[in-house]
Amino acid sequence: MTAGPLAPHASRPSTGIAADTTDLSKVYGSGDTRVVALDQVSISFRAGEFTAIMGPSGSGKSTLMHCAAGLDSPSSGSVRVGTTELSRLNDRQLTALRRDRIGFIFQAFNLLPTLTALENITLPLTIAGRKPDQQWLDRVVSMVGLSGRLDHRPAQLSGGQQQRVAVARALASQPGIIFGDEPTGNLDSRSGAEVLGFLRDSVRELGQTVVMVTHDPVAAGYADRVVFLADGRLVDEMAHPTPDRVLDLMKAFDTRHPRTS
Ligand SMILES: Nc1ncnc2c1ncn2[C@@H]1O[C@H](COP(=O)(O)OP(=O)(O)OP(=O)(O)O)[C@@H](O)[C@H]1O
Repeated sequence: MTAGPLAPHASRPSTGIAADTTDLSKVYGSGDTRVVALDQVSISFRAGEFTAIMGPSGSGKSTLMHCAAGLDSPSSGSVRVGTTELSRLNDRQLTALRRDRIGFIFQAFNLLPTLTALENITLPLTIAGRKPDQQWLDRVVSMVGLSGRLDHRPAQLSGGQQQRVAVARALASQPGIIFGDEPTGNLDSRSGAEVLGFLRDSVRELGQTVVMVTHDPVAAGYADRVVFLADGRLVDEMAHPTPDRVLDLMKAFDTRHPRTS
């Protein structure tokens, strides 16, 4: 039913690009309330790379992530996940693509309280009617250090452990790309560092592609690349970031683009 371009393992395209946008614009509202959230953004997320998206509040980070993940539709321009052009998909195909080829990690862990950790991790596969690849699952569960906690329900886990369940859930289906929206925003710095370490390990050791929106220079320091948005445009990018270099660049932006509100 979801054969062809939506088959799960079509998610490792030969182009080496896990997702990209071309001249992506997003306009909300009209007249006095018109807001250009994204202004002709063209960006590629390379397979096997960890990218952080940074920028001031309102610069368009979440909008870019939502459009790239097929959660929101562009006003103009195009978005591809692997080699699939999202505008060509109907709603049912888009839902299948999000389920089969994209992993999500949000600030709120979004776990189902009545399910165990293991059931939460395998839920997207269960919904898709797919059998987990047991070897992969074992690897993911041991990487995030949850082996002894699989029978626990979310309420019996710490915040950091719950987010580790969410990381394992995102990895379980071997998606072509994982999007994280402030994935450590609700965690203390130690748990946050652990979760970021797992995300980085998933890229280094498992070849996963991760794109993460963050305000935190320390979190961005775990990425291979940081891209900076201001006023809906891509304004800079840094390879091999360190927290100090990211902080310096953010300070320079504040001088160049003083906030009016
Ligand atoms: N559903 C919407 N309707 C109207 N305007 C919106 C909507 N979503 C976002 N915007 C506007 O688009 C712009 C970009 O918002 P977006 O949430 O992408 O920014 P952000 O960089 O993620 O901000 P933050 O860091 O505060 O989360 C903002 O001016 C915002 O007010």
